[in-house]
Parts: sequence; structure tokens; C-alpha cells
Amino acid sequence: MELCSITGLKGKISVPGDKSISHRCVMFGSIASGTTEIHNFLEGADCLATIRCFRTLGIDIEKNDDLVLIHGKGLHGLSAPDNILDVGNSGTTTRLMSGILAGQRFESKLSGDESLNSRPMKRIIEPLTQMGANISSILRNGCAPLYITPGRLHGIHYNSPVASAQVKSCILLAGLYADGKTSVTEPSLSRNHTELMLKEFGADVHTTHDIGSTKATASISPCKELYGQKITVPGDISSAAYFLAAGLIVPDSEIVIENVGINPTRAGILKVCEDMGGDISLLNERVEGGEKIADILVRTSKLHGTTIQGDIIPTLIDEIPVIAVMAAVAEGTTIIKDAAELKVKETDRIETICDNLKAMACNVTPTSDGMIITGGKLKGASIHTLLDHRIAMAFSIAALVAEGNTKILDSKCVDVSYPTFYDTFEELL
Ligand SMILES: O=C(O)C1=C[C@@H](OP(=O)(O)O)[C@@H](O)[C@H](O)C1
Ligand SMILES: C=C(OP(=O)(O)O)C(=O)O
Repeated sequence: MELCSITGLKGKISVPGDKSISHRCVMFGSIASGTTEIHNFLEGADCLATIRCFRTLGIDIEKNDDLVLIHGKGLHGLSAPDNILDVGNSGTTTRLMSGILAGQRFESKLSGDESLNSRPMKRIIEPLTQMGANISSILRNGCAPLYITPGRLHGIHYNSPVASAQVKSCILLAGLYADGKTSVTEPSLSRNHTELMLKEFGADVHTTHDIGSTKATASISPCKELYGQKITVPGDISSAAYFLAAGLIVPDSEIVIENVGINPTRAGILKVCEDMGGDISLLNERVEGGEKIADILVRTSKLHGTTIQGDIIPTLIDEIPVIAVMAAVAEGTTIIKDAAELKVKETDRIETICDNLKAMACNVTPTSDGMIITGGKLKGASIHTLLDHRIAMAFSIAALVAEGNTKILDSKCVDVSYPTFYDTFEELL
């Protein structure tokens, strides 16, 4: 994809359904009784991988234009797969499904692409093993492919060293199959879609917050049955983030992004935009299926640097590539800290962000848990996405304000979370 600088992005758009929520609808619908009806499901490669895996586990899933129907078979209705479960590029599919598979009476294997098979899985192997699960890394390197055989699960309390919704959700899902209560404490609250949605499906889930600390504990007790639901997936704030950034930094722009999920555990980017001097307003705020939703109005603004650290990080972790792009054209210096988790995403995102910003003539220094960026003028460059969808999209936004042309290599990788990304742009020209 070749891009150059533009001005005046104007219009009303909507972004595809939330990736985290789309995954969870399929998973919870598959182990619920009755049919789960999903509207605005994200047709990205990651969520399609989740559908493929549950079909391999014997679930009948119908899919047409705006509707996905999951014909759930109950908590114990999955059947043994006749093949290895192909999780593609998706960390969420791998880690959440492992929690479900650990509680089954059959064995299974999960494997993904090269990037996925190099991401850390010890973070789920350890707590699942404490619960009595039999799960191992086939190559003994702490990564997928994973091999899971039947085990008798018991409830545990787990103190997670990382604020990770994938780790928390994996343990809670295994907790559905345990013999008692299971709880997970995380250093600060990560996205809570699992807790909100499992409650809607009828599970006994609770969250408590330690007074005087950022720690949060989610707990679940085993239940007899989950019940199929009708769900409309809100627009993905992680996808809206690219248009929030474009609206702020492309001169003479005014964009409304409709139906965006603004769950506080996901909406850290809104606070950062505000802290940087961005003109953003929330319109039509409402709650659907336990999730907060709004339309977002964004106008071109003069941005300045800020510091992003601490417990806001899990609420914007996937948005850091595009936040870094905003910082690269803001006045002054932006410091991003406490974000070492970036190193274990689809790529080492500290490295991929910094290398590509440097290629665009930005003054950026990587650190062990983030980066320091001093804003200025960007120059067009060839962007090495290393097949990381968020790098492709973030640097497509950088291209819109850079001098000269920018080439996004392997831009097709946007299919992982936002196949229609470049079409949405056309609507704003
Ligand atoms: O639970 C989820 O849906 C996700 C959790 C986050 O990962 P971690 O739990 O590894 O932080 C996020 O980066 C990922 O895109 C989706
Ligand atoms: C990290 C991401 O996803 P996952 O962990 O599900 O691969 C992402 O979408 O940025």
C-alpha cells in the first residue's frame, strides 16, 4: 500500500465489531445451551480462527452478512477434534481456548503461525497446571504448539504477575470446570469483557478491588449451565483509534465515529488524547449488554507531549502503536513506560514502533518498558510491518502527515483485525 499526505478528512464512519468481544461471543456461545445470536461480529482473521476452532470441536456455526448463529452444546458438549486446532495469529484464541480445553474429557493440540508460536504461553501453563490441568508446550520452549489432555480441575487463587485479560480469562474459563471457586488477582484491572459477558450468560462471576491499591480480583464459581444470548458487538475502540488519531493530526478534519465501545478498561486512549490537547467529545453515551457505547466526535487539534504510565497501560495496550504516531507529530516529548508487555505481542512492538518511527526521521529512543518520543516532522519511508496488523494501520496514519510517499509493506496483514481498514478511509476523502 502506497500513501501520501492529505488534508480534510470529513464524515461519519463506523468501525467493525470489537475483536475481544467477538472472540468471546463464539467461545461462550459454544459452551452455552441454546443458540447465541451475534450481530456486528468482526470478520477479521483472528475471530474467524476462533470460529474455525469451535467448528473443529463439533459446534454448528452459521454465518451470513450481519449475523452469526452459534448452536451451543452446553458446558460438556464439545467433541474431540479430529485435527490440530489452528489458531492462526491469535493470542486471544490460544489463551482463552486453552482454559476451556483444559476442562474437557478429550485431548487436543493447538498451534498457530510463526508469530503466534513464539509468544509466551508459560503464563497460562503455570496457573492451569496449578489447577490440575495437563497442558504442555510440545517443543518445551514455553510456547505453542500446546498439548492438552484431560485433568481433574480444582479451584485456585492465582496472583497474576501481569495485568493480562487473556491470562485472567483463561483461568476463569477453566474455573467453570473446576470443583470449587477460582479467583485471579491482577496488578491492575485489564479488559473485563469476560467477566461482563459470562455474567450475561448466567455464570457466577464477581470482581472486587483492593482498597488503596490498583489490584483487582475476579472470581468464578462453577455452574451447571450457561444460556445462549443475543449480542450486538460494539465497534472496536482499538480500530476506532486509527481514525481518532487521523482526525486529530490531519489538518482540517472532523470525523464522527459511531457506536464505539468505551468500556473504561479499554478507553485509555481517550484520556491520552485529552491529555495531549485533543478535541474529542463523546455523544449519545449508552449501555448495551453491560458494555458502554458512544459516538465519538474528533476535530483537528494541536497536540503536545505527555507521560503515559502505570495502570492506564492495560487499558490502551493495543493502541500504543498509533499513540506513538500521535506523539511523533506532537509538540514536545512523550514518555511511555510500564509497557514491557508490548514486547510479547504479534511482534516486539517496542522495536517495530521505534524502528519504523526512526525510518520516518522521528527522534525516538526505545527503553526496556516503553519509549521516549520527541515530536517533529515525519518523512515518508518504507514501513516494515513484520506482518503486525497494528503496525500497518498505525503507520498508515503516520503516512497521512509525512512529507513524501510512504510504502506499507505487507499491508494485507490488516485483515487480522480490520479487513476493511483502507475502505473506511475512502469514506472520509
Ligand atoms: O483478552 C483480549 O481480548 C485481549 C487482551 C490483550 O492481551 P493481553 O491479555 O495479553 O494483555 C490484548 O492485547 C489483545 O489484543 C486482546
Ligand atoms: C495483541 C493482539 O491480539 P492477540 O493477543 O489476540 O493476538 C492485538 O490485536 O493487538
